[in-house]
Amino acid sequence: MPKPNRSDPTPITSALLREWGPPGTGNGTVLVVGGARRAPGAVLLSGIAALRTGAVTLQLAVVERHASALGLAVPEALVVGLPEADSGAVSRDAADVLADLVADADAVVLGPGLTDVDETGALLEKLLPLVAEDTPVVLDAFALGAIGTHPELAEPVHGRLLLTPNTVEAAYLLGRPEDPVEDFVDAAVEIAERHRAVVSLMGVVADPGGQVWRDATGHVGLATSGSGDVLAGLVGGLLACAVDPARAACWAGHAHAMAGQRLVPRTGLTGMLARELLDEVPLVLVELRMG
Ligand SMILES: NC(=O)C1=CN([C@@H]2O[C@H](COP(=O)(O)OP(=O)(O)OC[C@H]3O[C@@H](n4cnc5c(N)ncnc54)[C@H](O)[C@@H]3O)[C@@H](O)[C@H]2O)[C@@H](O)CC1
Ligand SMILES: Nc1ncnc2c1ncn2[C@@H]1O[C@H](COP(=O)(O)OP(=O)(O)O)[C@@H](O)[C@H]1O
Repeated sequence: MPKPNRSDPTPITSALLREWGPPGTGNGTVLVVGGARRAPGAVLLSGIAALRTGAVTLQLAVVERHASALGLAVPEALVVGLPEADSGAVSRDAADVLADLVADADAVVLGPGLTDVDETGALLEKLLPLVAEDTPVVLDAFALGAIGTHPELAEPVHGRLLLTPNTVEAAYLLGRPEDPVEDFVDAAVEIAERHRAVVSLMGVVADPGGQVWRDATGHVGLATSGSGDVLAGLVGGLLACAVDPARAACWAGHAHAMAGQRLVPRTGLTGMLARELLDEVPLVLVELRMG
């Protein structure tokens, strides 16, 4: 079979995922690091998404002031409090608290609810070298802005890196933040090459070897606040089940889009909440598994 490429992306369909076989469940632990003072809920969305796709243990790390509230909101998770910078951002000093956790996790999701590019960059510089060898890392939100500005920060996790940018973050990853991203396939391929990562951008998945897949299932209802946090968590949960990164990105994007389809009769396209996607995901996975 010819390799998918940028001029002929392979369509991501339920039939393709069934052909690949179900992602299964593992014993995986997912660590989600994010949750600055003004965005504590993003890790909740990512964390529950990771549990919904098969992670067995969930660890959430947010600024200390939000830790106990988050623990009550997500009783399934272990919660770690992080030091906070004066700006309310997660401080670079959080690396000391997270060192053992990143060494033990089966997948790490870094970014949901991070709000400051400089603190995040300094945190990545300290933390990424401590992630266990072979453990996949998903970067989202300001972690993407940080590596867009300083691509070398991600070098310790090259080859096991997965990026889930929105269009603004994609422009940073391309090193051209002032230019709007217009062609998602071209942008995803260039980002994958530049950052040696699997990229999921608006339904397009590209890997660093030049393979490209495209999902047409999504719709504008998914452009809802927190939607990207859910997507990053879905990928993290699949990676914790030892799913190959490109396949994890395809599975996650398709499950996300199908969850959105299921909501339309109840919410329409304009009334969809990111948290509502979470309850649809297991039903979508059951449908995909059962054929
Ligand atoms: N904005 C929203 O509606 C929501 C935001 N959430 C979280 O809130 C945080 C902020 O998200 P926003 O979408 O408001 O962020 P912005 O609109 O300020 O920025 C969008 C992206 O651009 C990049 N960026 C911005 N300024 C940059 C700079 N100076 N240098 C390099 N990169 C830069 C970052 O990658 C950032 O994620 C994220 O961590 C996100 O996960 C979520 O909690 C859900 C709701
Ligand atoms: N208009 C759209 N059409 C199709 N899919 C979309 C649309 N908007 C968002 N999505 C899907 O939702 C995902 C997350 O949306 P995004 O805007 O990147 O979230 P966030 O800004 O929260 O990071 C995208 O990667 C894509 O899969």
